[in-house]
Amino acid sequence: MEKNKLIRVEDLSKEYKMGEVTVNALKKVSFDINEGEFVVIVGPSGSGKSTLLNIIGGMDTPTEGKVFIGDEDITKYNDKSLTSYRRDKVGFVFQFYNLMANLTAEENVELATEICKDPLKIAEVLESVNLSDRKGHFPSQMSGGEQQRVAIARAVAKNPLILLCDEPTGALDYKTGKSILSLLNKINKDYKKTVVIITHNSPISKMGDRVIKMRSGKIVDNKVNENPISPERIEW
Ligand SMILES: Nc1ncnc2c1ncn2[C@@H]1O[C@H](COP(=O)(O)OP(=O)(O)OP(=O)(O)O)[C@@H](O)[C@H]1O
Repeated sequence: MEKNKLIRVEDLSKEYKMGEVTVNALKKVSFDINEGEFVVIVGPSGSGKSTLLNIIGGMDTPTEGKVFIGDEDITKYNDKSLTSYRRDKVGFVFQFYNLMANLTAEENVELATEICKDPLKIAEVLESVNLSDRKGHFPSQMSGGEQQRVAIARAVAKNPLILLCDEPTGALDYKTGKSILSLLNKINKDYKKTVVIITHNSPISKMGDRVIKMRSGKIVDNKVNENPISPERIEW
């Protein structure tokens, strides 16, 4: 059965000009992602992963190339359309959580849902990330893993089309990192969200339905993984 393509990246290039120096962060990158896939983009530091994720998420624009989300080429969007795209279609999870320090867990999630079109019920999402009993806590009163759960709840509660995660376990210890990966797996299955994770940690790629390898701004491998392994069974 033909799967529905959700993201199509076509000949995407990004140059950063810094005085005399030009950095080619992405060099004609092309790939597709299907709806509902759990995708791991893996590559060493500086290979262009964050640049790619930021362009797919509408936070940066390419020098050349196209990014289709469904039928729409978001590289053609003006600022206003890009803002709506980021608000309604994309959930972000960052390495350092980026929570508002003066808001509780519940308020952090609430704030994100206030600006989007079709949010999910906050209480249900907090329950699904196992944080119902922590909803009144401030970020400073929670562990790194708990803060990342809030950040995931915040991204999911927006009911986005795509969940983009930039090194989501990068600031966490081994065991907590695994529990966060399991949670992202659960979100992918339970909410049927397309999840894209970028990481330099190659064993994590074993959990992906699709694994895209990057090196020096290029895709060097793009494979469907017929037998994804649950994060609990991955060692690194
Ligand atoms: N705003 C910027 N201005 C100039 N150069 C940049 C900028 N952002 C990224 N780069 C450069 O582009 C290249 C790709 O960077 P990018 O952050 O996308 O890689 P990465 O694979 O995400 O690395 P890391 O895992 O270390 O975050 C690097 O050489 C980086 O120095």
